[in-house]
Amino acid sequence: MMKQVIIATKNVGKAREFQELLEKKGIEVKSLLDFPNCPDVEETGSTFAENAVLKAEAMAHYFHAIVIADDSGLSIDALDGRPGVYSARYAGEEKNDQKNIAKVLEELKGVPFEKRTARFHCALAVAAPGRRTTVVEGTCEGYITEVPKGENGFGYDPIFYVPQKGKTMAELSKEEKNQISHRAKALAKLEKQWDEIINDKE
Ligand SMILES: O=c1[nH]c(=O)c2ncn([C@@H]3O[C@H](COP(=O)(O)OP(=O)(O)OP(=O)(O)O)[C@@H](O)[C@H]3O)c2[nH]1
Ligand SMILES: [Mg+2]
Repeated sequence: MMKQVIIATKNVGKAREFQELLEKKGIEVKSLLDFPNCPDVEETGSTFAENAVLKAEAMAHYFHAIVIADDSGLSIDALDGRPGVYSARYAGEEKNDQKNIAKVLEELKGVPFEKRTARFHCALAVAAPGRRTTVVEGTCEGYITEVPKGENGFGYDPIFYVPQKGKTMAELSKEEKNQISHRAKALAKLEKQWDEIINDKE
C-alpha cells in the first residue's frame, strides 16, 4: 500500500508542490482539497510558525492522524516585512494573486532594484494527537521585479526574482523551484522525522 500524508492546506499551488516534492519518495499526498467538508482554521498567529501550528494541531485533532501544515508568505524589506503573514489576503479576503501582486508593485513604485530585497518564508508544523508538535522553517532570498514575468508557480512567484537563477520564480520549471524554494528547504529539515510521519497511521 502506498504511504500517505495529509497536508493541511486548501491552497492548490502548495498542494501541487507537496505532491511533486513527495512523490519522489513514493508518498501519496492528500490535502484539505480532498476533504471539502473539513473546517476552516483561523490564522490568528503573528508568525508563520504560530499559524502553521494552529493549522496542524486543529487538523490533527479533526483527522486523528499525523498532519503537516504549511504557513508561508513573502517579506519585503522596503515594506517593513509586509505582506508577511498576511500574504494570502494582502489585497482582500478573496485571496486574489493578481490583486496581491498589483498592490505590492504599487507600494514599491519608485523603489530602485537594489532596495527591492525580499524573501519567501515557509513554516511547516507536524502535529498528531498525543505528539509534541514540531516546527521547521525555510527561506528563499530574492528581489521584487517591476513587472510580473512567467506563468509557473502561484502567488507572488511572477514578481519574485531569484538571483542565482537569473529568472523569476514563475519562470522556473517546477523541478527548478523545488530545488531552491522555501518550501523545499523546510521540507528537507523534516528528513529525520520522515519515517515516523508516514508510519503513524491507523
Ligand atoms: O509566490 C509565491 N510562491 C510561493 O511558493 C508561496 N508560498 C506562499 N506564498 C504566498 O503566501 C500565501 C500563503 O498564505 P497561507 O500560508 O496562509 O496559505 P493559504 O491561505 O493560501 O492556504 P492554507 O495553506 O492556509 O490553506 C500564499 O497564498 C501566497 O500568497 C507564496 N507565493
Ligand atoms: Mg491561509
